[in-house]
Amino acid sequence: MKSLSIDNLAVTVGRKLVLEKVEAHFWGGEFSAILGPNGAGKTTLLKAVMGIIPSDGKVNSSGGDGKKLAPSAFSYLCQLNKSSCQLTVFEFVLLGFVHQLGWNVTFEQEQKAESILIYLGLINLAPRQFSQLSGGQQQLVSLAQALVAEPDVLLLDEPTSALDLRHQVQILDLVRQYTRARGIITIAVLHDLSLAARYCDHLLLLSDGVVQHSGKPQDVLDSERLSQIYQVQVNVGCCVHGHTHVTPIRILDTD
Ligand SMILES: Nc1ncnc2c1ncn2[C@@H]1O[C@H](COP(=O)(O)OP(=O)(O)OP(=O)(O)O)[C@@H](O)[C@H]1O
Repeated sequence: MKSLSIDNLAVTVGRKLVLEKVEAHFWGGEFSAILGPNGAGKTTLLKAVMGIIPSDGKVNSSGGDGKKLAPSAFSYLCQLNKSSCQLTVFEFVLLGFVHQLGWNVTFEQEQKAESILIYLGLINLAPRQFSQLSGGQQQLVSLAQALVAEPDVLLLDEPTSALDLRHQVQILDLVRQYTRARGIITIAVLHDLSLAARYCDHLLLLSDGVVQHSGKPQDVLDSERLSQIYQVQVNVGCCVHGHTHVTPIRILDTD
């Protein structure tokens, strides 16, 4: 089974310690979420795992055959920034092969780009200019780019932040199915605690650069813990379908 382990990870930006003593383990076939308030260090953690910012400590990965995963096995969808990139949607998705692209795009790469656009229900957008898409459409196409090279580790930073309710459900469903079917490791930063509980197998709750708790959604999403971390009184309940949901009640006085 594929695995990813983070041991005693720390990140310092300038003179600020942004992440400290992070320990976490992720397994193939599991969809995990990183949760926490703004500025907690969630994006920094994804970037450290991706190796695009320096960190202390260890990030070890295994492809299940005992071999360490190559950098090309990792795919990272960054937070949405509306882009004016002058490419068609199809060309933008092909950029997901950045580790493999030569002077000529292969027929197989084109077929994979077409397949992933069909899988995500985006094939009608293929000839459009990426810059002319709405924010939500750009986010969906960026997910296609992250998936096209069939990563073993998929890191998604707020992948549903610009999506309407239907697309949030569609994408989280697809990502969970894809993760399980291919046995890959998927880690997403999410702000919606109820959606994280609904779709994820494992949650990691960060606050002030420190892991406060990790485990199954029903264990991590404790009302007292969430109230303390977010400074919001919350009610954690279970709906008739058996899913944990978190309802905010009121902001707590910080005095
Ligand atoms: N390049 C940088 N220079 C200075 N400080 C930085 C830099 N990058 C991140 N930080 C700081 O590190 C902390 C964690 O930032 P990070 O982006 O990881 O938070 P986050 O949990 O992803 O927040 P959000 O939910 O708002 O996206 C913040 O205090 C932020 O200001």
